[in-house]
Amino acid sequence: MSNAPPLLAARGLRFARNEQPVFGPLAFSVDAGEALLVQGDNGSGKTTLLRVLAGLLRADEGEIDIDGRPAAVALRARAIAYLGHLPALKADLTALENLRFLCGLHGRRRGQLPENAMSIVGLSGYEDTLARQLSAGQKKRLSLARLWLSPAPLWLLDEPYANLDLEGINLVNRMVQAHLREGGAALLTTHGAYAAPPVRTRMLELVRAA
Ligand SMILES: Nc1ncnc2c1ncn2[C@@H]1O[C@H](COP(=O)(O)OP(=O)(O)OP(=O)(O)O)[C@@H](O)[C@H]1O
Repeated sequence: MSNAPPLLAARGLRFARNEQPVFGPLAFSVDAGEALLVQGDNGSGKTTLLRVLAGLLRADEGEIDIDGRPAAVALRARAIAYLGHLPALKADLTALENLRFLCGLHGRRRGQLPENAMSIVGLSGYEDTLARQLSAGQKKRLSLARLWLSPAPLWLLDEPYANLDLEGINLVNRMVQAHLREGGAALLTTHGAYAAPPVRTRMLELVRAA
């Protein structure tokens, strides 16, 4: 049995807006090789939780550890890849330029190049298309290519299936499966149907505060 600490652990994590509780206190952990499925109705705080974990919002209380260490800014920057609702792309760069730019900024997964990632997500032929000219689903695929290229072990995926066709849903699942096989972990939010990838999965149910 391994004594490795969880890749992500949260204790007593609580978040409120204008003194109105959004979630918590929550305690959960996810090990390398596991997925954590964050479920809950619209407005139950799933996006807020992921933003807190990513360091984009500050929790009111609680602790977050990454790989057994307090999640300081530099550690989060290295360890976390966040896929939000909006594709964080540079609209006036081409698809390939976007990926190259991000690899220059954050480094890249060993053995992977932007060109391979374009092909993996089914965007071969769109290398020179400006990001703003891509459809919503194509932008999502480009964000998935960016995710795939990230060297970060911990994926925070907010509604990763949104805007994707069936093949895109399978693509997300294959990516999650491969990432976990390589020792990564993934948190995924969903408010409904979930096309579960066949991986070891923990569940976290959020309930909308009264
Ligand atoms: N920028 C904001 N300012 C004020 N309140 C907000 C803001 N963003 C979210 N909220 C509120 O916080 C609560 C949790 O929202 P959140 O987006 O985290 O829920 P969610 O579970 O991700 O919902 P959905 O399934 O609809 O995406 C909701 O009551 C929402 O109205």
